[in-house]
Amino acid sequence: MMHLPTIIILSIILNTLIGSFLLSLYRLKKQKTYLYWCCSCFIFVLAQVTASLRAYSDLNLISHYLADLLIIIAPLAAILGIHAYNNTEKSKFTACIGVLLVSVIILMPFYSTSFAQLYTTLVIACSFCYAAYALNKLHVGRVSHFLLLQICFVIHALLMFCQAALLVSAPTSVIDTQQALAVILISHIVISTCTALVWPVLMFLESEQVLTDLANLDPLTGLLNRRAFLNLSATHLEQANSYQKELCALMIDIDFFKKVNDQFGHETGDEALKWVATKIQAQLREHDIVARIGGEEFAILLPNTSEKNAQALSERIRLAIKNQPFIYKQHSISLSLSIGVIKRTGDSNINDLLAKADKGLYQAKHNGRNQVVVAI
Ligand SMILES: Nc1nc2c(ncn2[C@@H]2O[C@H](COP(=O)(O)OP(=O)(O)OP(=O)(O)O)[C@@H](O)[C@H]2O)c(=O)[nH]1
Repeated sequence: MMHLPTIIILSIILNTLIGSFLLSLYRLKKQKTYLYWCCSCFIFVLAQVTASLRAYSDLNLISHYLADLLIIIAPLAAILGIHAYNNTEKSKFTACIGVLLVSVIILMPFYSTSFAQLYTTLVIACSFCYAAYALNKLHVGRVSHFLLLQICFVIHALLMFCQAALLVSAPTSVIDTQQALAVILISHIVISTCTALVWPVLMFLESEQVLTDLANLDPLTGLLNRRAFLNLSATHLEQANSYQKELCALMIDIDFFKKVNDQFGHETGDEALKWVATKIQAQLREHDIVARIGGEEFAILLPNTSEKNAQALSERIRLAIKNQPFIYKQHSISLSLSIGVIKRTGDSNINDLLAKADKGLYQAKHNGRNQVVVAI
């Protein structure tokens, strides 16, 4: 079996390192979450040190009472850190102080008994359940990133519930129970350390994702922006050129969009753009690439698609907009699209292909709008 004192020393060293790392991240990023999690790590270290004193001293007030309180504060600080991510930690502060005060009072008369151990275990278990729930409520860009952290919290809570069940069901003098409790204690220390480590990694992934989104996505519609569209399309076009595969491009422009802005205001215009984007997206397959490449202009790249199918798709998109008015703030606004279609020929590059699709679009406008023109 693992040697408990070694595990405790390792955990103290690791949590001190992680806490210091989180502190430097806080200094760098000024994100309060890092500060709360840093406090959580240092408090956990302090709890381990004070609890370890049990082996050397009879000062139960410190080695039991203070240690139990510290071990309760550590997950509470982590919970505040989760809420600090979207600046809602102040509303939870009173609840955390409440839990702490109740614990101060409840543990006071019992701090060196097994009841104190049971109480502390249950409070930690509930705190970790709440932390997993709070992560679920956190509105972050990539929820999947936080699944790993939620799993850590849930495993931790389950471990603590197992420990509570053991404490209730068996007398502590039974050797097997003592060993099981030691295993749980070790797992608790290991998983606390892992959880502390996972947060900064996830935060890093999250901010990387935000930067990537900022660089590649149109903030209004959430579609790709021009830059990302050109990069992605160039790769697809190269492949289509190499393997002589069918590929088409579409240029789409909303007709008389200036009138929408002039008549109903810019906010309505923005909502109309989002609505059109959703309608276009609904007609596409998963591997089609769509972007908002200008004010009221969209582009689509259709890999493995014949000219006939691209024309049929363009008609479906046109009709999806024409046949249903855009409704916003009691206004019913009729919109229409002009669309230019072009198929890949020879070794065309993406700019040439889009320029040709643009000619089709120009022709569609010239012919009276609300139509699809296949360019040559
Ligand atoms: N609300 C809103 N309007 C935008 C945005 N980007 C561009 N526009 C508007 O889109 C309009 C485009 O107008 P024009 O280029 O004259 O074209 P149009 O009125 O659509 O006419 P045709 O294209 O010739 O059919 C302008 O009024 C721009 O201000 C945006 O992000 N939000």
